[in-house]
Formats: sequence, C-alpha cells, structure tokens
Amino acid sequence: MLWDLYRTFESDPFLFLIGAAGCILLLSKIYFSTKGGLRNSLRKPPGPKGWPLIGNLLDMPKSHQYLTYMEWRKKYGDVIGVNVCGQPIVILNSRQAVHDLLVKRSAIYSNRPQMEVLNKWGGWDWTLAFMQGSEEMHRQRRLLNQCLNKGMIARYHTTIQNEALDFCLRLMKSPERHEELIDRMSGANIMSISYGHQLGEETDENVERIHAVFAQLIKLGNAGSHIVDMFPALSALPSWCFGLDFAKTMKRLASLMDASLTVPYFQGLREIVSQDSGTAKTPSMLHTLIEAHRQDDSSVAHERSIQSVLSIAYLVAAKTLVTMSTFFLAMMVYPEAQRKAQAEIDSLLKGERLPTFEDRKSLPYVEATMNEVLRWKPTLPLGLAHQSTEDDVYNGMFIPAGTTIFPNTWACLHEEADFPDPGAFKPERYMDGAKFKQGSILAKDFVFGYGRRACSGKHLADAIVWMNITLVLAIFDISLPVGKSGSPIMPDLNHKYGATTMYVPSRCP
Ligand code: HEM
Repeated sequence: MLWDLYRTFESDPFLFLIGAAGCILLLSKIYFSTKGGLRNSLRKPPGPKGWPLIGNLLDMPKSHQYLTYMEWRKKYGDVIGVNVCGQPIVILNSRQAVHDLLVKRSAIYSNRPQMEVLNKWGGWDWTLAFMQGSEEMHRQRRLLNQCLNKGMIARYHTTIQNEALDFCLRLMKSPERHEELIDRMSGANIMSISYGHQLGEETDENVERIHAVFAQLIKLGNAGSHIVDMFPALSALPSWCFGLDFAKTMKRLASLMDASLTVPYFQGLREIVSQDSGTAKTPSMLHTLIEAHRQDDSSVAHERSIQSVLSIAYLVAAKTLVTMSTFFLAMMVYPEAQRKAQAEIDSLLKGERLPTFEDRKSLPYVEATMNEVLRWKPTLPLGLAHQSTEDDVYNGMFIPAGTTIFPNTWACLHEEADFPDPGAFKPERYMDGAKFKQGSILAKDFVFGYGRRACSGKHLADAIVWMNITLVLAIFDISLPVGKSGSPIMPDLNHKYGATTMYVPSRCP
C-alpha cells in the first residue's frame, strides 16, 4: 500500500518528502476533525471503508467516475461519503439529493473547493468557475448576468444565426474537417459575443491561446488532485519544489492566462472606438458592460473583473463544442430520430427558407432532440464540484463544513425510473403526440449545474446549440462513415472525460 501511495505522489523522492510533510499536516487535520461532539454522534454518509490516513485515496476511480459512483449507489445509496486524505467528499447520486442540497440549501452549498495550484501559480485566481465565495465572485456573477440574462440573448441572435450559417457553408465544402469547423464556430460565436471581434480566415491568436491553455492544463492532470490542493499549506513553498517541469508549466500557464484576459479585451476596446466613429456597433458583452458602467466610472475600478468575465466565456466555449459533437454522433447512430426532426422542419419551412429563432416554438420534436442530446451524454457528467460552508445534517447524516460535493448529473439523467432504457437516444420521451410533453424532466435543468453557482452562460449556450442543430438538420443528412469495404462503421459510443468521439458525416448534399 505504501508503494501505491508513493507512486500516487509521483516517483520523485523530493515530492515524497513533501508528501511526508503533508502527512503531518493530515494527522493534525484528522486530530482536530475528530474532536467535535455533534460530528461524532451523527452517522456519516455511507461509503467504501478506506485506509487510515489516506482514507479512500486508492478507491477513487481514475476515469468514468460517474459510472463507478452509480455502481456504488447500489451498495451505499443516493448520498455517498468518502474521505481523501482527510478531505470529506460527498457524491449526490439522485435528482432528489441534488435538489435538496445544491438548490434548496444553495446558501450553504455554493462554494468551490480551493484550487490552490491553478489559482496561486496558474493565474486562474480571477476565473469565476474556480473562485471561492467572495465579493469578487458576486461581482463577476452580476456582470455576467447583466449581459447574459435570458432577456439579453435576443441581441446576439443575428450573430449566432450568421455564425451557424457560416459553419454550414464551410461544412458543405469540407465535411471531413467537421471537428475543426465546430471548434471554429464556437470560437467565432464567443469572440464576437464577448468582444465584438470577428474571426478572419487566418488562425486567430486568441483562439490559439485558448488551445495552448488547455494543452498546459492537460499536462497538469486532474484539476484539484495535486498534493498542494490536498494540503494548501504546502503552497507556501516555491513551485520548483514540485519539479522543474511543473514550475515551467505553471509559469507558462500564468502568462497565457494573463494574456487571455488582457489581449482580446484591448483589441475589443479598440474595435469599439473605431466603430464609434462610423460603422454600426456589433452587440457584444464588452459593449454592454462599458456602456452600463460608463456613467459611474466603475468600468475602470473593476476593469480586471470585466476582463475576467469576458475571458471565461471563451474558456468555456469548449462545452458547446462537445455538445455539438454529441449531436452529430446521435444523428449518425439514430437515423430515425434524425428523419423525424428533419420532417418536422421541412413541413414548417416547406423548403422555402432557413430556420430562425422565431420558429423554435413550432418545432417541438427538434426541441426534444436537443434535450435528448444534452441528457444522453452530458458534457460534464459530474458537473463542477461545489463545497459546503456550514455544518449540515441531511436525512440524519452529518455533512461537515468544507465538504466537497459532486453532483452526479449523469446519474440524475440516467435513472431508469425517469428515463426508461436510459442509454438509448429517444427524443420521444419528451413528446406527447405531436406536442412537447408538459412536465417533462428537462436535461437543461441539470446539465448547466445547480443553485447559486449554476452556469452563467446557459441561455447563450442554449441558443447557440439550438440554432446550429436546427440549421444542420435543415441542410444536411448525417450518416455513419463508410469503411473501405463499403459497410458503415459503428462509432465508439464511449463517453471519455466528458468528450464524445466524433465521426465524419459521410453524406452531405
Ligand atoms: C453547452 C454548453 C455549456 C454547458 C453544458 C455548461 C455547463 C456548466 C456547468 C455544469 C457549470 C457548473 C455549474 C455548477 O457549479 O453547478 C458551469 C459553470 C459556468 N459556466 Fe457553463 N456551460 C456551457 C456553456 C457556457 C457558456 C457559453 C458560458 C459563457 C459565458 C458559460 C459560463 C459559465 C460560467 C461563468 C460558470 C461558472 C459559474 C460559477 O462558478 O459561479 N458556460 N457551466
């Protein structure tokens, strides 16, 4: 077991020493955490037994965590408790538990676990998604809400529609570049909506920078799983103590993050100034925020917050991309659903025009198809972790303040009782004859997260995904790729780390 532990902390002896220091911190953490009276008199959420000191470190799955947690549910129930090196973790495996804690008790379940490594060394301390509760966190959520609330999205409809059309035209010319084109489409939407900046034909330095950020993140492995995230006191050491490669990665990440905040922001400002002297203004979040804060001059005081909320949009655009990939995959594997959605669009548009946002209410089967795309393979099957800020008792189980909470969104949307044959793609689940079934459990109430930390871009993402799905269905036939022998190739339907495998549509008009 010690050997396993040693390997977990990498094969670097120096790191092992740091691990030993961590153990001392851990012992003191355990000592203090076992002193409380109420804490010990109530039962803990059940879970696998674990080892002294390291708790369930060795039980934690390395991939497809959401499936392992669903398996654990058979033995332990909807609310599972584990402990990794003294850090309590609770996994919520049902709609009821997620709703009861993350929505109804949102006031005390809306913190984020401390991301010491990314925040302290990686330049992510301004990034809302990983920010702990603070005045800055509330300010950034307010700023995002100001430009991305439901009522504001109509401003961006023209941009979204134009970018979707551009995507389809490019796809028509080069269907084999589908993945790259989806990537371009989501980058183009976000750059235009955030900064009013149009992508040219050349590669865009801002989009490239985001790819570089993700490349550095991949080098780091799972966010939050570094030894310093488990024992934040270790962050007092210089970063090179954890290896020169690590220090280099962190330095590069921090400089990329700084440039991600400032470069497109100043480019956007310059474009607004040049538009002021003549051409029509492109509606953008930057424009909205500058206008809104012009009078009270707070745009200067909160410039870094504004830069940060604009950059988050294009940091998270990748999720829109994965949703579109899942859509293509579903349409290839379930041609019946595709035909039905196309028939609905054709009967409304009669081949005379392309769909617009005004058609949304008249296309219930397309709506059901989009819901099923979001449900079938949710992009973030475990959402983003929350953290509790106060001691709490749920169904007689004690959940201490500081517990990391994982909502198992996959489990919520793959519950046999709610979604019979949950692994199958069936838009009919949401249909009542030719109408959208009232009272359906909507995937979008889950995939965008919960309570006070729910996704700030959900209305925008919803509009981008709907328009692209609908336009693609109106224009293309999507079918399985064909192998050399002429027979169709069945794609791998595995959902790996939140991403789906995408296959080339073999037939486009
Ligand atoms: C299909 C696309 C998207 C999906 C599935 C998605 C999903 C999510 C989820 C699950 C969370 C965590 C919520 C929680 O902690 O309970 C989140 C957070 C967030 N998302 Fe999205 N998102 C998408 C697109 C976007 C877009 C386009 C934006 C643009 C602004 C955005 C902005 C954010 C922000 C700022 C947060 C952090 C909120 C906070 O921590 O307070 N997302 N998203």
